[in-house]
Formats: sequence, structure tokens, C-alpha cells
Amino acid sequence: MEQPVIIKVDHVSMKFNLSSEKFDSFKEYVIKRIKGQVAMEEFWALKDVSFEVRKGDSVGLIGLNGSGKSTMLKTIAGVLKPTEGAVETTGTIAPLIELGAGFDMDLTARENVFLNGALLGYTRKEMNHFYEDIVGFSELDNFMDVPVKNFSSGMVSRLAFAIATIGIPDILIVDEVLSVGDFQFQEKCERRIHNMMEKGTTILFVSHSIEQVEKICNKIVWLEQGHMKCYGDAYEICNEYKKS
Ligand SMILES: Nc1ncnc2c1ncn2[C@@H]1O[C@H](COP(=O)(O)OP(=O)(O)OP(=O)(O)O)[C@@H](O)[C@H]1O
Repeated sequence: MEQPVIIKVDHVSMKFNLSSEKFDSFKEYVIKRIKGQVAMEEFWALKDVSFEVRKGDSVGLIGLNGSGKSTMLKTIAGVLKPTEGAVETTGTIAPLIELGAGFDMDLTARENVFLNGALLGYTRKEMNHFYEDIVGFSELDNFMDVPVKNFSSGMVSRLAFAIATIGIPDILIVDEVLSVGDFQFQEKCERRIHNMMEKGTTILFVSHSIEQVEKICNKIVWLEQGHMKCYGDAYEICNEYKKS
């Protein structure tokens, strides 16, 4: 029996306004903007993209730099609102996008766990329940009372990944985050993603490693300059992509 559609991307386009001018200060920009002296150029990062994802699928987004992969993921995660078209999703979403962006660098790792948990909608009691798992997974036992500003970028990513992947979300959005951390930690992250897939989580995945995409995904969306070139079976499309 076919699984239900859990993500519907319906004729989505995303326009950014780019200014080619340089400004010496924010004040100068605001004054010129008010006077209508800032020339803006329209740039379409996504143009009329439509596809559907069924529950349990693992969809990789591939394409060259600037083809619109991250913009598409952010639109699905609800971080960006499309200029045209609509995105419908069902269930909970765990977005692994720009790991650590939600941290307050002056707070300790422990404080950030509870702060981020609250941002994800968990109660303090629920976070107490997840706490040991977060510390264990990130392997930061001895650093939980250290301010995060003293962490290396790899340590920040470990902690952020461990927090963002608590529970079993309906949809997991992974943007290029598996390249952070050392090799052993990357394998651990991959295992955690596979564990979620086994429990029925739907995955949207962006990585510049086509091997990683092939390992994780069964379907592929291939983007080219904001347009969808094709959508289909991962094995076939990855082979075609590698030849291109
Ligand atoms: N906030 C923004 N304002 C203006 N332009 C943007 C913004 N975000 C993205 N863009 C532009 O949209 C295009 C698509 O960017 P996006 O990050 O989605 O591409 P990508 O396929 O993820 O690229 P990469 O492989 O390099 O990560 C790029 O040309 C980028 O410069």
C-alpha cells in the first residue's frame, strides 16, 4: 500500500532582492532606501518547483553550488516563506540547518540544552529526561558547565546535533551538517539518522558528498539554477549526476 504524502511542494518560487551597491554604513543604506535610491535586482533562487514526498521516503536534494538546495530546505522547514506557491507538511519537523544558530554563546552547554529544548517546544521535565542522552551522544560530559563561546566549532555542532535529534520527528531536514565533526562522529550521526529512518521518519537531505546521498536517500530532487531538472529514483539520478 502506498504511503501518504507528508510533504507537498506546490509550484514554489523564491525571489530575493539583491543590491549591487556597497554602503559604508547601515545608516547610509536606510537613508538611501527611504529616498528610493537603492537599485534592487530581482533574483529567483527557486522557480516553479513542485514535488511530493511520501512518508518514510529519504529524499536527497542535489545540484551545483547556488542551485537552490538550502533555499528549498528552508522553505520546507518554514524558515522562509515562498514568494509564490505553497508548501504543506504533516507532523513534527526537526530541522538540522545551520547547527548552533540557536545557541546563546555566553550560556553554558547545560543552559543551552534547556534553552534550545524550550525553543523546540519541549518542557523542562521532558528535557531532564533527554539530558543524559544529549550529553552521552555529544560526548561532552566534562564540558557541560563551560560557556559555549569556549567550544570549538566541532563541539558546538556535536551539541547542536544531539539536541536537534532528540525524539523521533516525522520529518528530519539535514542540510550539509554531516560534514562537521570528525569521522567517528559523522558515522555516529549517520547511524542516528538511519535509526530514525527505521522508525518511519521522512528525511530531506543535502550533502555535497554524493556517496552520502546514495547511502541515505531512495529518491532525488535534482535542482539546476532554481529549476527542478528531475525527481525520481536515487540510483538512476545519482548515476546521471555523476556523469554530468
Ligand atoms: N537570503 C538571501 N538573499 C539573497 N540571495 C540569496 C539568499 N539566500 C540564498 N540566496 C541566493 O540564492 C541562490 C541559491 O542559494 P542556496 O543556498 O539555496 O543554494 P545551494 O544549492 O544550497 O548552494 P550550495 O551548494 O553552495 O550550498 C544563490 O545564488 C544564493 O546566492
